[in-house]
Amino acid sequence: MVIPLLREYDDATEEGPPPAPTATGGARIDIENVSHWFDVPGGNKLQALDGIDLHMAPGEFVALLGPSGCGKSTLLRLVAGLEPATTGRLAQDGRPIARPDPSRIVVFQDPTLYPWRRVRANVALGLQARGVLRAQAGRVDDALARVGLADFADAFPHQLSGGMAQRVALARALVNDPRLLILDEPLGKLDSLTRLQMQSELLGLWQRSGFSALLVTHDVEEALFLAQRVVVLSDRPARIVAELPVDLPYPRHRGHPRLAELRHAALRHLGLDASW
Ligand SMILES: Nc1ncnc2c1ncn2[C@@H]1O[C@H](COP(=O)(O)OP(=O)(O)OP(=O)(O)O)[C@@H](O)[C@H]1O
Repeated sequence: MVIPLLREYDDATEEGPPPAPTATGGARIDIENVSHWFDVPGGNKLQALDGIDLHMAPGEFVALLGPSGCGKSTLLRLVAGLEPATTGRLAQDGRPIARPDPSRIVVFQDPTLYPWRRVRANVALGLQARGVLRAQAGRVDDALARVGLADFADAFPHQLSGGMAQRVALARALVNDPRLLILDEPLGKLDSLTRLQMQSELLGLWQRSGFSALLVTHDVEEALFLAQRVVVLSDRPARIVAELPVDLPYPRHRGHPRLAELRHAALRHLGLDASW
């Protein structure tokens, strides 16, 4: 998705390039009483979020689960600074979130790589947009190595598998050294085996890099395998209906009985029968 990069570029041209993010660990995120409405045709309003209160500790991994269309992506967009909340307050490390920032990077379901750019050039996009590529070129190869794609730096996107393309998208995020990684169903289009493998890789990246992570997923097992806390949202307008701390150390065994209990609880809060 190129929107954040373009917005960063606009910011950079107006005020000079923002300082390079530093590896200072994960961001603290405070979402306080956030409600959001959209204008829809006919002069009506559609409420997507209703009084969301969510606080993330630095370096925490939080997953959001909720019915389709309830407002999950909307919440991620507000946290990313892509649009302002109608009411309420969002802050990163105590400072209001007012616009996109390279310290908060979104990874979407679709890796949206530029087909005419080699992998290395796709990963370099964020640095290039901020005018810091020459000074920080080493970060590109470092990010590719971190996702296991050092040998594919000169490949074109059509030469990659779906999992590899999503690894490039992750590298494109990591190159900015984000303090908050915002993950909107990043593994949603992958086949189930690749998805399991990528979950472990994502976990390793989070553990090694120390960023905070806010994940939206429809996959209850994925949320429970990855996150330290799973937040369950209601139907639209999204309200928080449950917060489930996942009190198990990493790496987690997917067959752990506690995960089965938590899965049951999450499905119950989602209004689903968990008897199967
Ligand atoms: N720009 C917009 N203008 C008007 N309505 C919008 C806009 N963006 C989202 N919506 C509406 O807000 C609601 C929440 O959308 P959102 O994409 O946040 O849901 P979601 O939980 O992420 O859905 P899914 O799980 O299916 O991806 C939906 O009813 C959607 O149609």
